[in-house]
Amino acid sequence: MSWSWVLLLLVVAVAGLLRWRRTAWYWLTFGVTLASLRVLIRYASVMDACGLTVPPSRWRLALTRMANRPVPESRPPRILRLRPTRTGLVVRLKLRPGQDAFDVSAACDRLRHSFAMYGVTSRELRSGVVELRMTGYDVLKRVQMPAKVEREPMRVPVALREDGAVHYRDYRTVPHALTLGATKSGKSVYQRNLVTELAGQDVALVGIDCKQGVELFPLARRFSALADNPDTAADLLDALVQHMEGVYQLIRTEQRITADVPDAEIAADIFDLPDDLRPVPIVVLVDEVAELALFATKEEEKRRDRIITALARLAQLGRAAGIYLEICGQRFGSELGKGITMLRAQLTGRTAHRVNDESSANMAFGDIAPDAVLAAIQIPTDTPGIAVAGDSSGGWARIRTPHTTLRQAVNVCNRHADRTPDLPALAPFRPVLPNLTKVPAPAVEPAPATV
Ligand SMILES: Nc1ncnc2c1ncn2[C@@H]1O[C@H](COP(=O)(O)OP(=O)(O)OP(=O)(O)O)[C@@H](O)[C@H]1O
Repeated sequence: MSWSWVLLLLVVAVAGLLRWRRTAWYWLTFGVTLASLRVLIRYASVMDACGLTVPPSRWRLALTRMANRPVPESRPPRILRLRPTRTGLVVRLKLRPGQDAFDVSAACDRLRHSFAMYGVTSRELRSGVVELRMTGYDVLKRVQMPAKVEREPMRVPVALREDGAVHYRDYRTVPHALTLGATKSGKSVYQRNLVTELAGQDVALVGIDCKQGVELFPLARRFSALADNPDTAADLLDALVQHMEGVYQLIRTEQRITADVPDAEIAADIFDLPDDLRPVPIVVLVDEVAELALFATKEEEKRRDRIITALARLAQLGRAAGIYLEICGQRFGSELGKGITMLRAQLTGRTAHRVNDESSANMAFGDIAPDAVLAAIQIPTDTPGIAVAGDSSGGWARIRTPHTTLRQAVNVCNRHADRTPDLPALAPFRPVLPNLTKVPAPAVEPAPATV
């Protein structure tokens, strides 16, 4: 522990006392400063008690013996950086020889109690360097996104993680995703958050909402195409597949594979195309996917096969053509018929809200992150919106979206209505919107200036 840190934090605390009065910011700074001090002062003893120290090396022992000095103490990992955040602290540690990231992650619960924090999680940044994220309170209780979040094309902040970090939905790295959850678990609010974040981007939104359109149709001004029943959905998906084939033809004609074109300039997906030729990316949101897969008659069975085949083709080939799938449902398993597990295997991003049984959680995580199955089952019923998000790398985290109401989402979509791209291939599915009648506003009469 370095005493210059302690001095610096004391100065910050005193400056906080002098400059700010009793505001939320004052208490936040004060709390974070106290937590930083607590961690720094107790660091060596806590690490020792949690078994995260290593005995002095042989050459240090030899040196102290030669100098006739007392035997040096065991040493904890070195603090590389301590960064206070709005929700707690982020500490970066350099591990000592013989320690590994698993030692730290196994000790997280002990560290949480010892430092009197609400939560402590760890992750390995690179070989020998581990980051500890400490939160001072339950950040998922009332989600408040940080004031500054990174927004990049096709990468949007969608929720807060339990370690205080922002959870992003990045379509360029994870093109397709599956969101599962029991009824009233928060799936629609999650999807609404995605729409409000994507609304401000250059992206076409396509919606299939078999709940008669109650979730997505209010946001119609920002949607390029919408379907509210399985028949329209089948036609819409066929049109999307045709659009995808057209985009592939465009990429092929623009690939320019000649000897003088450098490798990096050969177009492999729409983002390699020049700006003036690049088709707009499309995010396809499907709410209640099981409605598309259920059938009662022979005719409906044929339609179901058409839908699942089109979805599977989009999942397999859509990424390079800039078509991304966002599928939501209560269950998505083999009981929905053939082709479902193949489609599920293509959906890399997995999010599970509260589920009623283990088999539903298994549908999301059984094949990628078995630990996450238990975490998904343990989500309590009184906290809708809390979910477990994982990906094919086996990592997972508990997240919660901010509570965006339908009214807020409608307002955002209306504000960005002019960004809605007109896709000729999807023109028959463009929602027909009534012209907004102008609300007569009362004339503001200039009031005479009075003294
Ligand atoms: N992130 C959240 N924070 C706070 N409350 C939430 C959150 N997400 C959802 N809720 C609450 O839970 C209720 C149900 O959410 P939502 O409609 O999204 O569930 P659902 O899984 O789509 O349910 P269904 O499948 O029945 O449509 C919402 O009305 C809202 O009050």
